[in-house]
Amino acid sequence: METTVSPPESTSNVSTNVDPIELSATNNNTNDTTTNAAVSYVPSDPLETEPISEPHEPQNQPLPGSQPGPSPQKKRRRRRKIFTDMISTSASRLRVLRPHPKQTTAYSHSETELPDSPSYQHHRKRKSPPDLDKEVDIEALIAISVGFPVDSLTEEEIEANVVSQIGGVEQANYIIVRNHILARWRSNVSLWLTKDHALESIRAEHKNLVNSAYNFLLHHGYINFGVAPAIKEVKMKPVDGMPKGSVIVIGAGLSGLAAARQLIFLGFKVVVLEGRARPGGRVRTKKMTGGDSKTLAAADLGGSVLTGINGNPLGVLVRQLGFPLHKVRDICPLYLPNGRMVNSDVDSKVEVSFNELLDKVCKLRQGIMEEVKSVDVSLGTALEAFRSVYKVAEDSMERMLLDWHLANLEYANATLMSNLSMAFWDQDDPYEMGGDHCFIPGGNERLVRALAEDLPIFSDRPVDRVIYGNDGVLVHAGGQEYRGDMVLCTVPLGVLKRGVIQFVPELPQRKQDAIERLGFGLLNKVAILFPYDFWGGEIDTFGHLTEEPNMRGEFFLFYSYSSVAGGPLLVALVAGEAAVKFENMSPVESVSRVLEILKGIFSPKGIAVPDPLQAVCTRWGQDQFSYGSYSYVAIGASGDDYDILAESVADRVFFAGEATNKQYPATMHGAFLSGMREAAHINRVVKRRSMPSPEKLNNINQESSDLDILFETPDLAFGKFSVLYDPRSADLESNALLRVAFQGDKLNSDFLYLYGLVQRKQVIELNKVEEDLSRIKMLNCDFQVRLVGRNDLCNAAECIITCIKSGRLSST
Ligand SMILES: Cc1cc2nc3c(=O)[nH]c(=O)nc-3n(C[C@H](O)[C@H](O)[C@H](O)COP(=O)(O)OP(=O)(O)OC[C@H]3O[C@@H](n4cnc5c(N)ncnc54)[C@H](O)[C@@H]3O)c2cc1C
Repeated sequence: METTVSPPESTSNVSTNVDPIELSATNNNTNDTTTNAAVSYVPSDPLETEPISEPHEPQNQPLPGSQPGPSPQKKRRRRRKIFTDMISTSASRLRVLRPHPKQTTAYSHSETELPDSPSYQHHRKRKSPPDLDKEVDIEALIAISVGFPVDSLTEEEIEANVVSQIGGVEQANYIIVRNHILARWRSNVSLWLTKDHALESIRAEHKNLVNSAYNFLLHHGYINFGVAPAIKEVKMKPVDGMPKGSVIVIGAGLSGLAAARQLIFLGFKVVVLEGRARPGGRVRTKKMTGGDSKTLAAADLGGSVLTGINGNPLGVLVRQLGFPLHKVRDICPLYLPNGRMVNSDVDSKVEVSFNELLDKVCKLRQGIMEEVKSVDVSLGTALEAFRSVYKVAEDSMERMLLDWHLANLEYANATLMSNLSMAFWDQDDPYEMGGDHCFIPGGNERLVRALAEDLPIFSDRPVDRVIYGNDGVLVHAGGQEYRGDMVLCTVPLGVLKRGVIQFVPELPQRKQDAIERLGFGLLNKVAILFPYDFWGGEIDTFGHLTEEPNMRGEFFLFYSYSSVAGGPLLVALVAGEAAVKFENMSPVESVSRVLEILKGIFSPKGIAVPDPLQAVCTRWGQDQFSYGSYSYVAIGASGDDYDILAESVADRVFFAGEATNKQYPATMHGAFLSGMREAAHINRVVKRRSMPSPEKLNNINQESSDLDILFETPDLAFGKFSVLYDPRSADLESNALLRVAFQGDKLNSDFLYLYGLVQRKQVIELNKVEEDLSRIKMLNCDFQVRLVGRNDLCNAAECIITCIKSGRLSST
């Protein structure tokens, strides 16, 4: 996934770290850091455990003389949620909270700031009855920032039966109570909020609502989550009594880690199988160093910006860990190819035109979608059509600026404009997290380390097969088998698209179609450590324009990490078509192009660009545990596809990960939230499953034991396969009932049986094949037979069972 360039003192050293293979190239030419590289492979992707120096958090100051310029944070367009407009006043008139006679605990929130904003302070404030309406409003704001609708329930809440009747007074009161509990915990996320704490400020007659809201928020990971010592102490404690079941989590990215922690808290036995040698997945902080080891910097090669801090669960973790946050400043000077800064009037004019073009596309699609539901074209086509009709950006300077904005959009979506769905590319815009965009000094892997601590993670376990049925799941990874009750698959969409994991039975067609429809795109980075900061550490971003439209995404944006990385680090982004080409470009050439651009910008100002100490180039498209960077809505796809990806299969196979989160796709917080969502989902399914009628339970046991007895004397057995022929016919085309026994060596040692209906002649073919694995492939690929659990057998199979039973009965 990565490539490194690192010249120690007199020698330049270029290397490419491919995750998990690190490719490094060393150049012994003292003057030229980026040519004549000798390439060597160092197989490692170590989990960096050394402490990263805690960087100083500077005051945000604008660069003297720099222009504000466009803000290129991972935002598609400038659109802000206006929370106050969204608050229902009728709900806030209801009185559920009682005035606090005295503030008995540390929980209280500021009335003017959301508790997740970096500047939020924990205030202790006494509330008087007239303050209550205001308090209810503020708590509603906090709930909205976390993703709750203002005066209705979420689907999760409805499924969890939080109120006895949807709509009405009970629901309105519940919402106030829920918001209150949420806000109370968010005001001090380092403490475990107990139900008693929650009850303190709610009128006694609403105790049942407190129960309902508290349990919902706790089990769905909205309160008492994270890594504060007080939270960890309660959450990672082994549960008393029998575990609720066992869950195999595939992938130790943010979604897998969040889910695993929450599942353990909910009482499940968990193992995490991770293909790489480290946790974190697409969050990867590379510690970079100069040859003298004195200059160090932490470079985020994957997810880097917390896009919107209000309500962001990762912001909660940051607060719990006591890390500072660095707000990404809204200043982004843009430079022309000749190094001159773009004129601010032209800059503003093109930015306005760009946003107007997007608005025109929005209006157009509203019209089209109302008329013809299924029409979709690429966003690129639509924008270009409007651009030429309205004659926007016709001269070369304006065209370059417009291309820069398009490159920024291609960065946000990790794909070319020509791939994006005009109809749904921005379907997640309404949910965008509010608040500042921030960096975590020292890199995001600090969060990963805290989340991964104490979890049962098995590294270097690439999963290649998941077998599931009524009796559980069997997961093959790194030559070993793991048996569990359920599996949670969090691998990236790129991995699902490649079919790296074989699901037996195959995933439903509906899910396979969604996997195909949704896009999984590319964004690459070049991180360069310099001996000193020559660009001026007072800005966080600057942009670079190019004359070649096809290459508009090549190093179009530089992030300065001097304030947060611990050393003078620049990261250049490669988006759109350039990101695809970049995958096959030599790292030496890439770095030399970046240096050329930097020299073009800074040399005319009399600033010399020093030789880099080290550089790293990413190759996310070639990374076998990702095959790309993040998801996007491709032409023909829609937000619904994220929901379909999130659907579980047979209540055994569950899915999390950024590409399963319709509201917050392509983000770190989206991944985290999807893990929490699935932990709650699995808990719900198990609760439901553990409540079947005793009568039904008896029948199931009876049925499976009947079948076990029949298979004690099969008509044919080979490997793990046993067969019962239909006694009514000896024809080669007649049916037979096949049973395949799977046994895992982890978690449990019992067999998992799956069944299928095959023809006698197919049984003969299967018997000729040498190994069970090849037989399963033959079943799936050649015979298109889906193996199922006992309860999913079709009528024809049940008929055979009945016939065999009655035949055997009459012969005794
Ligand atoms: C270059 C880049 C820049 C980004 N910038 C931002 C940003 O600024 N802000 C932001 O919020 N988000 C950003 N993102 C997106 C964010 O990083 C991801 O959305 C998030 O980290 C995904 O987490 P996840 O748990 O869904 O998947 P992952 O982190 O990919 O976790 C999945 C895990 O599954 C493992 N795995 C894969 N295949 C197998 C297998 N066969 N067997 C076992 N394990 C397997 C992987 O190794 C991985 O650890 C960026 C991503 C990239 C690549």
